Amino acid sequence: MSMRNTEMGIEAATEQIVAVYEDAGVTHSGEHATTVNQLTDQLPALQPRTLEAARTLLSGAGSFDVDKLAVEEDKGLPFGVLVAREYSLPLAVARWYTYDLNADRQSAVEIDSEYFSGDLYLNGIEPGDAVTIVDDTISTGGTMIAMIEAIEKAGAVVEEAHCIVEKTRKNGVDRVAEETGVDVTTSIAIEIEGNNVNVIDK
Ligand SMILES: O=P(O)(O)OC[C@H]1O[C@H](OP(=O)(O)OP(=O)(O)O)[C@H](O)[C@@H]1O
Repeated sequence: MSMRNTEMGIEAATEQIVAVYEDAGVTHSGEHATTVNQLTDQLPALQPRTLEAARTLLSGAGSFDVDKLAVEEDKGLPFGVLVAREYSLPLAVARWYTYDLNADRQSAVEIDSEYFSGDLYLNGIEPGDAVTIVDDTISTGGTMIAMIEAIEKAGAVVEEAHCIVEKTRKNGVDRVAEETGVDVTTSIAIEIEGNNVNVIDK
C-alpha cells in the first residue's frame, strides 16, 4: 500500500540516515572497501523514509538561490531530482560519456575519484549561470573538484556545494576547499573500518 509523505525535521532525517549506515554492509574489491546501503546503492531497496530524509538534509543545507542545480551521475541523481523539483531549478547532469550532438557546448574535464578515473562531461550549463552542486557522498573530493572545474570551464560560477554524507578518511571536504575555494557542506560523517561502517559525531 502506498502512502503520501509528510514533512520530516532535520533531526529525524539525520537519525534515519545514521540508521541506514549503522545497518550498511561493506564490500571489498581489490584495494577498495566500500559501503553498500539503501541510500546510495538501493540495496536493500531505497525506502521512502530514507529518500525523504535525504531530501530534507540536502534541501536544508543551503539557500539554492541560483540559476541551476548540477549533479554527477548516477548515485546523486535521485536526490538532485528531488531538490530541483523542490526549488524549481533546471537540473544539469555530468556524465562519464559524451553526447556528440552538442559536443561544442559540453564542458569536459578529467576526473580522479575514489573509484573512477577518466573524463567527465557536463551539459546544460551556460556562461554566467550561478550553480549549486549536490551529490550523495564526498570521499577524496575528486568528483566535486571535477564538477567545479567543469562548471567554471563552462563560464559559470559555483555558489554552493552540498553532499549528504562525507567519508572522512580521505579529507575530501578540506581538499575541495584548498583546491577550489568552495566549501562543501555535509550532514553525516562516516568511516569504514574492516567490515563495519562507523558513524562519526559531527
Ligand atoms: O569524493 P570522491 O572520491 O570523488 O567520491 C565521491 C563520489 O563517489 C560516489 O560515486 P561513485 O564513483 O561510487 O559512483 P557514481 O559516480 O556513479 O555516483 C559518489 O556518488 C560521489 O560522486
